[in-house]
Amino acid sequence: MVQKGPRPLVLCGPSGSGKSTLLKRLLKEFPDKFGFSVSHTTRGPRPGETDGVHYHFTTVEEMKAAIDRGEFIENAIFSGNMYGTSKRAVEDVRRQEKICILDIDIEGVKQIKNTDLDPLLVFVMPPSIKELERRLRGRNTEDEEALKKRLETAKKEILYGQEPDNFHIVIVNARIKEAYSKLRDFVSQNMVEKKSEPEATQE
Ligand SMILES: Nc1ncnc2c1ncn2[C@@H]1O[C@H](COP(=O)(O)OP(=O)(O)OP(=O)(O)O)[C@@H](O)[C@H]1O
Repeated sequence: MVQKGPRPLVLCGPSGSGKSTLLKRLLKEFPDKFGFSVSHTTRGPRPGETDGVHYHFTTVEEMKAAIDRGEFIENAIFSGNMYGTSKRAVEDVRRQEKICILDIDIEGVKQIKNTDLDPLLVFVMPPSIKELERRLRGRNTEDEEALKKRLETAKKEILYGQEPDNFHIVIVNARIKEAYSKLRDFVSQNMVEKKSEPEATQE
């Protein structure tokens, strides 16, 4: 399958690095231009999260069966829960002729690199592990054990994120305003239409 339309935008980075905050800003500023690919997860909803909007909440059995049927582009286990992007979720956004934003982890990034989606890959990282911990504690969505797990994972993710060629851009989210402005500039400079066939240019 050769994809037509704009390249999807992947936001990857440690839990608490600010991916959701950044993508919410993009969606708010350009509601007609971007659409969010709604992932599946087997974790329970956090307060304020709606099924079908923030995630498709599902069970391990259902998700495994759908993966076996080939319905997922990528999937990964994070902090003991399954997460994944279905082909349908990306298709739904493309049908609206919007740029699809995917919020996925490093395992997902590795898998998506093997598809023909040709996404723009953005790594979002915190200014320090200490600040990441402060933000995660401030968000108050994880218990102590989950928080520790996320911080340990974050250290490995940051190493991968900083390796050359793994991402097109690394954005350090120190101040949200500056991080957002970097993302916005990067997207506007790189969002070129991907055609199904190269067009012959004639002088
Ligand atoms: N630049 C910033 N300065 C201070 N706080 C921030 C900044 N960016 C995000 N935050 C806060 O840090 C917390 C984590 O951010 P957010 O939920 O966007 O992270 P995330 O990467 O989407 O995490 P997860 O992968 O767990 O969903 C939130 O409470 C958010 O308001």
